[in-house]
Amino acid sequence: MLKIESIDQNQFSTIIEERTSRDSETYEVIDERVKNIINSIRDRGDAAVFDYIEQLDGAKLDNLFVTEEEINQAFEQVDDELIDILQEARHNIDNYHRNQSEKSWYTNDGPGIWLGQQVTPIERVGVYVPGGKAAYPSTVLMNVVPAKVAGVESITVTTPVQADGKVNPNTLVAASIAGADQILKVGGAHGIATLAYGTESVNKVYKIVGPGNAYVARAKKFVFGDVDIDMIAGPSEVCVIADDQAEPKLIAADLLAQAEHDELASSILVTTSKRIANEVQQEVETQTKNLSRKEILDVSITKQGRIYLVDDLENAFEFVNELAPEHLEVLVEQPFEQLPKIKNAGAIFLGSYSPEPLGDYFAGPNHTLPTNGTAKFSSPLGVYDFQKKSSVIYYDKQSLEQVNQKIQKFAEAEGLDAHAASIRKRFE
Ligand SMILES: NC(=O)c1ccc[n+]([C@@H]2O[C@H](COP(=O)([O-])OP(=O)(O)OC[C@H]3O[C@@H](n4cnc5c(N)ncnc54)[C@H](O)[C@@H]3O)[C@@H](O)[C@H]2O)c1
Ligand SMILES: N[C@H](CO)Cc1c[nH]c[nH+]1
Ligand SMILES: [Zn+2]
Repeated sequence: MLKIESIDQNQFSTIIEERTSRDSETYEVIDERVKNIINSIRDRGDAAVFDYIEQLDGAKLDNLFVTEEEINQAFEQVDDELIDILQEARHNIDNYHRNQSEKSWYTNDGPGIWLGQQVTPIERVGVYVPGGKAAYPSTVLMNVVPAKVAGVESITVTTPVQADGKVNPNTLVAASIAGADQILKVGGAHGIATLAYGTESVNKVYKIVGPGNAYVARAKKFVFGDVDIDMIAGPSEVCVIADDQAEPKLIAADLLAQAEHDELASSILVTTSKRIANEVQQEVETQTKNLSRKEILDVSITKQGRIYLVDDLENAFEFVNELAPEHLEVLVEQPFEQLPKIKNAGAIFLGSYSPEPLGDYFAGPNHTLPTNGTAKFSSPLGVYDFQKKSSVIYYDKQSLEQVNQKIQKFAEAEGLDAHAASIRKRFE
């Protein structure tokens, strides 16, 4: 049963603290395991990767890469209508992300001085695609397409292999449509370690992106620094703000859509209406009965699901800004007018006809988003995650001569006379 709680401003921070604090003991066992996996792949390379695949995924492989033939077979297995939909979604994602591309710029700061910033793509990127409990072709598109738009030269997708040695055909078709350069059959922490450190058969990458379970997330945390990562994406979250005009049936459907991801997913309704609260509670009960992932829904709705009743919309937005949800649906009259009130949310869905799954699959914006309150300081995955910048500096002789004494003085103040000499020697 989805619980209803009436809350006031004084309770906001305590409620949110409780919701977002992580139980560090839960990670102790996972962390030890993940560190062992990373260390043995660093020590033993391919041999260790094959061992973990056999032990954890139940497959005996002699090649870590998906072959061209396997990709062709996948295209035969996947129905044509889905292939067309994947292509259209790829197009929408590509179109949206093109607006994010950062460009190099140069300024002529006086005669003989050019300053600028050169933007270059990261050369080699790894994309983790989850594939344990379910396959996520949408996640393939969301992670590979922005990397392509950024101009990344080599994109390696890695995803768990099934016990029969194959990879889910939908994932393979999506990877091919998105333009991945190679696909590895390595899931979990072993997939992350393989990408981060490389082996005899796999080239290491410079950055790893993509969501996954706790083994994947903790492995990303441990390899960060040796490679870059995008973020640690936790369990999915949706928060709906609704006034008295919203439709309880639709609110319930949207809460259940995120709750079905896994037992840890979180679905929250913040409303000003007691009637809406009661009707949504009832609707969630009714609709759950007709859904296939009933067991997951029962756990996530009971444990993390909540309906919070607040006094007015001002309070609703204040609570939501503190919560900083991954997805925020604004189901109130005049949703556009509320937009300036939203400071912290990964993705904002306005009005009754912009449900969250529209963003998961099709509209174009990325579905890899900051979770667990991190939308307070981070952004959706985007083209900018695959680009980096170099400063560019040019002074001619005359321009340097004009500032020569100042730089020498500055360097001497730091006690760095070799720095001062580097400038001085040009004018001796
Ligand atoms: N944020 C997003 O955009 C987004 C998108 C899709 C999926 N997800 C989330 O990603 C997660 C996917 O999880 P999943 O488990 O289905 O797939 P996964 O691919 O993340 O994990 C499966 C891998 O974990 C390994 N593993 C499982 N148990 C292990 C153990 N005890 N020790 C070591 N390794 C182990 C398996 O060998 C397998 O290779 C879900 O929580 C889902 O909600 C998030
Ligand atoms: N809602 C998930 C996290 O944003 C993404 C997803 C993939 N497939 C369906 N949903
Ligand atoms: Zn989803």
